[in-house]
Amino acid sequence: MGNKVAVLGAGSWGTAFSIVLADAGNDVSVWARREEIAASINERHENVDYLPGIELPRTITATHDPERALAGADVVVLAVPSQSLRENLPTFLPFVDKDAVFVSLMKGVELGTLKRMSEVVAEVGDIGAHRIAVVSGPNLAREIARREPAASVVACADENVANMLQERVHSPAFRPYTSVDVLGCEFGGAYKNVVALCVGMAVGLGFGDNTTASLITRGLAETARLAMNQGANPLTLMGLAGLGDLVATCSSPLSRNRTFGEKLGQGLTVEQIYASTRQVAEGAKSCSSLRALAARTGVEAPIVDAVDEVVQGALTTEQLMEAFISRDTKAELS
Ligand SMILES: NC(=O)c1ccc[n+]([C@@H]2O[C@H](COP(=O)([O-])OP(=O)(O)OC[C@H]3O[C@@H](n4cnc5c(N)ncnc54)[C@H](O)[C@@H]3O)[C@@H](O)[C@H]2O)c1
Ligand SMILES: O=P(O)(O)OC[C@H](O)CO
Repeated sequence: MGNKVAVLGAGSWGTAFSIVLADAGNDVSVWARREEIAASINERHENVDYLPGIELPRTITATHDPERALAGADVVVLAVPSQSLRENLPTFLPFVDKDAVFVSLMKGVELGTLKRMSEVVAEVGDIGAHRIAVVSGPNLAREIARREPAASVVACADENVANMLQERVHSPAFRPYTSVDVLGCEFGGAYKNVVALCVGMAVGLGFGDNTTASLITRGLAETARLAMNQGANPLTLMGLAGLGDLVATCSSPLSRNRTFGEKLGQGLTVEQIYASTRQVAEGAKSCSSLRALAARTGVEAPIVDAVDEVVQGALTTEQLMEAFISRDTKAELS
């Protein structure tokens, strides 16, 4: 095995992360669902649909053929939308080396099963935790693609694998920290998308920084409550994959989740927003799965509940804000 990494998914983050991997010295083979995206990467060294205007390193090649993408790769990076992972894995798995390590970039929780992405990989592929890692942190794709400095977390239950991956993804502009708390990183990544939807709604309604800071802070409390209930290290939620990503996503106009929420706050319907973009806003689906998980485990999750109600059309964004501010008072650290 050499230094080949297969990146499965040629969207914004799959492509931007490929730049990190190439800058870190890896040969990168990207699997694109659409042939024209693979052609654009190979011929123009640009992903014209998802990262227009960004020149890609020549060590990134792309293919529509999963077998070619995966041949000889010892690291397999998964970057498809969370809700499509289960249907995609059987296409990839026959071509994955038996010792290859999977790295999930995805930030969502599966509808119905309520499983995290690493759990879906483990279940569908019958793969041990020592071969499944996640990368998660404040990493907006376009900023990473422009090589703006950023940090992130590489988490794997096996610390040696996390260390190996840290070296493989460490580039001049991308600083990875290791962790063994896969669960905490995954909850941080999935939950912040829902909080960003909520913050976006507040922005769309015309509210300012006091409102958004209040939602971000209570969103972090809510994230930590559910993640700790599931077994996360609370300090993970205070780190890059928790607070760091929450702040980046809730603050940035580049965030698809925040933008989705903002459009809802401005009065657009969910259907209109879906029709206006090809890119995924994971929180619009994961709000339902996180809500169901919180209900199943008896964890109070008012932000996730209310965002899901808005996405389902059962609550307006004005009613969401009213519900947030008029809840029964309580101690902050309860
Ligand atoms: N964009 C970011 O800044 C960023 C950063 C960190 C993590 N992530 C996470 O990475 C994951 C991928 O996000 P992205 O930003 O690349 O999304 P994207 O919407 O930009 O691209 C998604 C890619 O998946 C493909 N796709 C869509 N439906 C598919 C299906 N059913 N089966 C297979 N492929 C399908 C699309 O063609 C596209 O190539 C998400 O979970 C997201 O939360 C994104
Ligand atoms: O554009 P979003 O909202 O999917 O967020 C992108 C990243 O997850 C930020 O770290």
